Amino acid sequence: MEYVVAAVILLVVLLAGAIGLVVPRMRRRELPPSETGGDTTTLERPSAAEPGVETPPLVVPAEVDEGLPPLIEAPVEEKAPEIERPEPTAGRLVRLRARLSRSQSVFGRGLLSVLSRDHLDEDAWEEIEDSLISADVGVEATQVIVERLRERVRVLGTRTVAEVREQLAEELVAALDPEMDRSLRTTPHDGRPAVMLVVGVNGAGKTTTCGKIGRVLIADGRTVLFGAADTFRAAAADQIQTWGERVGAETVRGPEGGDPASVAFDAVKRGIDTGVDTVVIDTAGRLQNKVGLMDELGKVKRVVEKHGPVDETLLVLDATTGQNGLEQARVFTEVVDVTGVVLTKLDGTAKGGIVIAVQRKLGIPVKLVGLGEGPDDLAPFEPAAFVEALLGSAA
Ligand SMILES: Nc1nc2c(ncn2[C@@H]2O[C@H](COP(=O)(O)OP(=O)(O)OP(=O)(O)O)[C@@H](O)[C@H]2O)c(=O)[nH]1
Repeated sequence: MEYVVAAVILLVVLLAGAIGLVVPRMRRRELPPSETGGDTTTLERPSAAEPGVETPPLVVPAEVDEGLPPLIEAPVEEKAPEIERPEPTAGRLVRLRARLSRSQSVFGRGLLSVLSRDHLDEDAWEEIEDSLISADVGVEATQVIVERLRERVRVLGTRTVAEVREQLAEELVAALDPEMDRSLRTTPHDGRPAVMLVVGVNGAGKTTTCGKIGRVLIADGRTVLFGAADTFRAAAADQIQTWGERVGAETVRGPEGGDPASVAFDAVKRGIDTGVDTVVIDTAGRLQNKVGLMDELGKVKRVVEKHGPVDETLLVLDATTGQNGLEQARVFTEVVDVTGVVLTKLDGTAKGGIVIAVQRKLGIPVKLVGLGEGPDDLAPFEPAAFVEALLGSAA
C-alpha cells in the first residue's frame, strides 16, 4: 500500500514539474513596437510576466528579414504633389515646327521641287495647284493663291527658286489673314474672371486641349480654374482634374451624368469667389446632329451668362478629319458664338493646309494649334511662322 501511495505522489510531482516547464513556453504575447527604429523588425518575445525575469526584445535586422511579412505597417508618407511650371508660350510654334514634318513633305518639298524647274509651264502650275489641294487648302483658296502667284511671277519676271518660294509664302500668309485678332480674352474684368467655353465634337481633343490651354495661361502668368462640365463622359472630369493638379489649378466638378449647365455655373461662381483670372469650361463632346445635345450646349452658355458674358468660346477641331470636320464645325458656330478655333493633331496629318480652309470657311481665326500629345504641345498660332514651317527650306 505504501508503495502505491509513494508512486502516486511521485507521479503527481513529475506531472507538476512538466506542466511548470511547458506552460510558460506556450504563453507568449505580442510586444509593443521596438524602440530601435525603422531598420529593424520586432518579432515577439516570451512573456516577461514572471517577476525578476528581464527578457530583451527579439529583434532582427531588416536585411535578414527578407520574406517575412511586416508585422507593423510603416506609416506612409503623404507627399505633396509637385506643381509643374509650364513652358513659356512665346515662340512655341517655332520650337514645335518639326512636328509639322508630315505636312511639310507634301506641302513644302513637293511644291519646292516644282518651283525649282527652269520653266514654270502650264503643267507645273497644275502640279502646284494639286499640291495645295491635296494638302487640304481647299479648291477655292487654292485657285486664288495660284492665280495671284502666277500674276506676280509674270509681272515681276521672278526667276530664282528662292524668289518664287518667297512669293508663295507671302500668298499663303495672306490667305491666312494675318490681321485677324488671335489673342485670347483671358483678363478678368468687372470684378469677375474671364470665362472661356471649350466646345467641339467628341474625340477632337477637347479635354486635353482644356488642360493645355490652362498651362498656356499659367505660363503667361494667369491663375486658372477648370469647370468639368463634360458630365457625359465619366473619365473626362478625372482627366481635367489631373491636368489641374499638375499645375495647381482647382477643378469644379459635378455628379456623373449631372447637369452640365449647373457645373459650369458653379465653376464660374467659384472662380468669382476665389478671384482667379480665367475659368476654363470643358463641355461634353456632342454630335452636332443631335439636336437635344446642341440645345444643351446653348443652355450651358445661357446659364453661365447669368454671371456675365462668356469672353471666349473656342471650337476644338481635329485637323485629321479634314474637310468633313468643317461641316461639323459650322453647326457649332450656329449654336454658340465661336470666337476662335483650336486645330488639334496637326502633327498627325499631311494636310496642314486645313488651317487655311478652316479660317476661310468659318471666317473665324485659328488661335491655337495642337502639335502633339505632350502637355506643352499647344502653340499660339502665328501665320508667318506656320507657313515657314510648312514650306521648309528650299535647300
Ligand atoms: N497627336 C496629337 N494628339 C492629340 C492632340 N490633341 C489631343 N490629342 C489626343 O486626342 C485624344 C482625344 O483627346 P480628348 O481630349 O480625350 O478628346 P475629347 O474631345 O475631350 O473627347 P470627349 O471627351 O470624348 O469629347 C487623346 O489621346 C489626346 O492625347 C494633338 O495635338 N496631337
